[in-house]
Amino acid sequence: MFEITLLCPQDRVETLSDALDALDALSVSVEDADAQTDAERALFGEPGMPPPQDGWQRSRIQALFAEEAQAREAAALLQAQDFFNGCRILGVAAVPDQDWVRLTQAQFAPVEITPSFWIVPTWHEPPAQAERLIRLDPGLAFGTGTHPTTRMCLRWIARQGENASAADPLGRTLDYGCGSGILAIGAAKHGAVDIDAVDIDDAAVQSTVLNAEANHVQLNAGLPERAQGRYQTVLANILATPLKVLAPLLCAYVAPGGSLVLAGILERQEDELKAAYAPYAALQVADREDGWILMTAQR
Ligand SMILES: C[S@@+](CC[C@H](N)C(=O)[O-])C[C@H]1O[C@@H](n2cnc3c(N)ncnc32)[C@H](O)[C@@H]1O
Repeated sequence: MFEITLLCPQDRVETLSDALDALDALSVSVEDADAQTDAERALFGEPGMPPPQDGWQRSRIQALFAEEAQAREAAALLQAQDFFNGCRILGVAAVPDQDWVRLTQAQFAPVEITPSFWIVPTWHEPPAQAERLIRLDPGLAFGTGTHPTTRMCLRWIARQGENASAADPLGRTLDYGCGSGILAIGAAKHGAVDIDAVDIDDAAVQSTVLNAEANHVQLNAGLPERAQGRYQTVLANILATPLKVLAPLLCAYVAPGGSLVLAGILERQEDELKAAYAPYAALQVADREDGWILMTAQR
């Protein structure tokens, strides 16, 4: 394989990507040319909010071709176009053959939640001390255990589940915004019963069904309407803005004496979350990691 790498301003990304596509590029990828420098700017807004800007100031485009001649011809053709003004070819180079599957897998090692509770990809042997584990491979849905918000929820689940004094520590459980289903599966592994796992994204629901099967766990996955009645445990790892909107709904799902567990909240958002939930529940910070907080409330 041969790769063209080029640099272009924000307003040329789409035109160049389309042109590379038309020139039979096998793939075209776009990255922030200023990533990891002081000029790097975030592109993602919270759900429901516009992104802070439409694109990066300068993008690095990489296009893959099967043959060197094709790549060089494409580079020459692009340079002859008017729209290429202000853009620059950085190089045409051979891409060394690699075992891409192995390379991708190597990025996902087992994740320790507690010394006895682990998330383990299927291509890894479980660690000897893992008494409870979730088998999970990275897929389309969020939730592999590598993000602090997921880990904090799982730690909270493990603390309840490992609490020997309670017979049924988690009880009926709702995972609202289930992604891969990791929290619902983790709850099942710690004694939760009659578990509902819901998400607005169909792909997440499908992923939850498959991951639950792979972990021999029984749960009901579906769209948010699937959640019904009251739950002893309500888990929601979404983001601050939707969590604020969902405050009355999520609190209404919590049974008297039950627990509400919220994640996806940055440290600086603590007060706004407390204020949004104040009419229904008194949120407290229960854990922190890498600038994120876990907030919980008893009803
Ligand atoms: C950050 S992921 C969390 C996934 C998983 N629960 C975890 O802890 O790793 C958030 C999930 O919430 C879903 N989501 C976002 N807004 C939602 C809403 N209003 N109702 C239900 N699900 C929502 C997203 O589709 C996504 O799968």
